[in-house]
Amino acid sequence: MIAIDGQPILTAAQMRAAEDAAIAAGSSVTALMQRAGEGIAAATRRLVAGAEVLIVCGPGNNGGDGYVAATALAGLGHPVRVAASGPPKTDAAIAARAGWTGPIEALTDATPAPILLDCLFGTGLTRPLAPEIDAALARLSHAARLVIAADLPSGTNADTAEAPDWAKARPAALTLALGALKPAHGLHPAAAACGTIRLIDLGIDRPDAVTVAARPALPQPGPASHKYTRGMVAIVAGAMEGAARLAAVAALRSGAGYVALYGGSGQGGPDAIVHRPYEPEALADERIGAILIGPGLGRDDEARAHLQALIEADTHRLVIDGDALHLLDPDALRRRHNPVVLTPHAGEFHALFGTPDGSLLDRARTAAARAGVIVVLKGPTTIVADAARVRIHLAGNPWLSTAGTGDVLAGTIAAQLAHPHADPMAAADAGVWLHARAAWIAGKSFIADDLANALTPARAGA
Ligand SMILES: NC(=O)C1=CN([C@@H]2O[C@H](COP(=O)(O)OP(=O)(O)OC[C@H]3O[C@@H](n4cnc5c(N)ncnc54)[C@H](O)[C@@H]3O)[C@@H](O)[C@H]2O)[C@H](O)CC1
Ligand SMILES: [K+]
Repeated sequence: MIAIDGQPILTAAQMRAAEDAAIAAGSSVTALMQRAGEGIAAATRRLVAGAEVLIVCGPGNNGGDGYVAATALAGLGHPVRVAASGPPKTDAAIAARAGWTGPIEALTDATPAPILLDCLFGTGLTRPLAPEIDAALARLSHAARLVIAADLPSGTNADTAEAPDWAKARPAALTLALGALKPAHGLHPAAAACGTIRLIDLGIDRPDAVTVAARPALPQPGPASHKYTRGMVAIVAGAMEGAARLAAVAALRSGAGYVALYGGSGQGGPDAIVHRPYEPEALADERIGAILIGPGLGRDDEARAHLQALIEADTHRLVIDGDALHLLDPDALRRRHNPVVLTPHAGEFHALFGTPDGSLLDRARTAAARAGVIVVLKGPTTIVADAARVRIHLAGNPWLSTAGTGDVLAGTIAAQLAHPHADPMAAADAGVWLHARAAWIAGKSFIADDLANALTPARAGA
């Protein structure tokens, strides 16, 4: 059982292909199932302190994992009972079922136990749960002290992240992803139904284009560093200057060496912020590492003209956020040479790109490919994508749902992007990671100013 940071995420079809490749390379379904079931048994035993476990088994290989886990737990002398929705149907599950010598109760009238180990369905779900199965899981999960799900809470769609009623009402305490994570482990509503997620590694090779975000490697200043080598961020101010100031504080506190606000009133905020008039020549300064436009920009003609000038000048890396996203033609970005990071929330994303096919992960990658940019799709889990890669950030915190936190994120990303030679995708990822870390440091019911200030301790620990 291992932590999920940096781990690949595979759709159900990709998982089947990876499993097939492992089998072609000399493994077998039975061997993989044995490893999965024993891993589930070991994790369960470690967690439940001797309490009786009821394992509910379905007809496919998820059920097979359950029979292996039951046999392993019983072999260790752990109190365990088994209930099933019907007989096993795959060869591997039939063999696993044959290894279990104890009785098997019918799922619909099984007696509850303090621990429910859910092995009914995993990635093979083909339709929503029948009402009597959802009702049985609701009854058994409510009567249990703890629910553990094998691979996914049964009834979850691995790819779309739809979750069954029983698990939305009674989320698992622990979900043990088998072989690899699936999109549902990271996307809501399913992610909330999974509880804590750990991986049981089955030794299967997996593509890593889509992963859970890992702790970033952040640049540290050295003896030769000065403010420009740390990265200079230019921020275009507009109608609501407070938003641009929040972004400026965030940029400074998350590592930028120099932050200048262009076109504001010339006042307000920490003295470390430099105030400059808006002049296109000043924004062409080659010492600037990244320009941020959008927080508090307004949506009038002047705002539109400033955005257009920056996109067409193509002299610097850009972060485009907030109001600027409402003035943007994403297809115009394809002509640019310098990287662009867009930071839409779901509504802004929809206005820019409509609803591309697939899960949120697919949509973010499709949009990034279409515009030739990096997309940071903000939400309860935040997705960072370019045309080829997707990183999913699970560490955010619901207290981030307050005004100004998006401005703070945009400034944080701009600071990472401004660092000379920063890889743009890694910079966007690092910005999201630092922002989430700052949210945990800021505690509960913080305001955006607190969050921006918490970036200093967040950056100090990274
Ligand atoms: N990926 C791996 O390396 C390994 C995964 N393992 C486990 O296998 C399952 C996936 O197994 P599969 O047999 O494909 O599917 P399921 O067990 O999830 O269920 C398929 C089974 O259920 C029927 N079915 C589907 N939906 C419903 C429904 N709504 N109601 C009733 N019945 C339904 C379907 O017809 C099939 O009969 C994976 O999650 C892991 O747990 C192995 O351990 C090997 C390694
Ligand atoms: K399950």
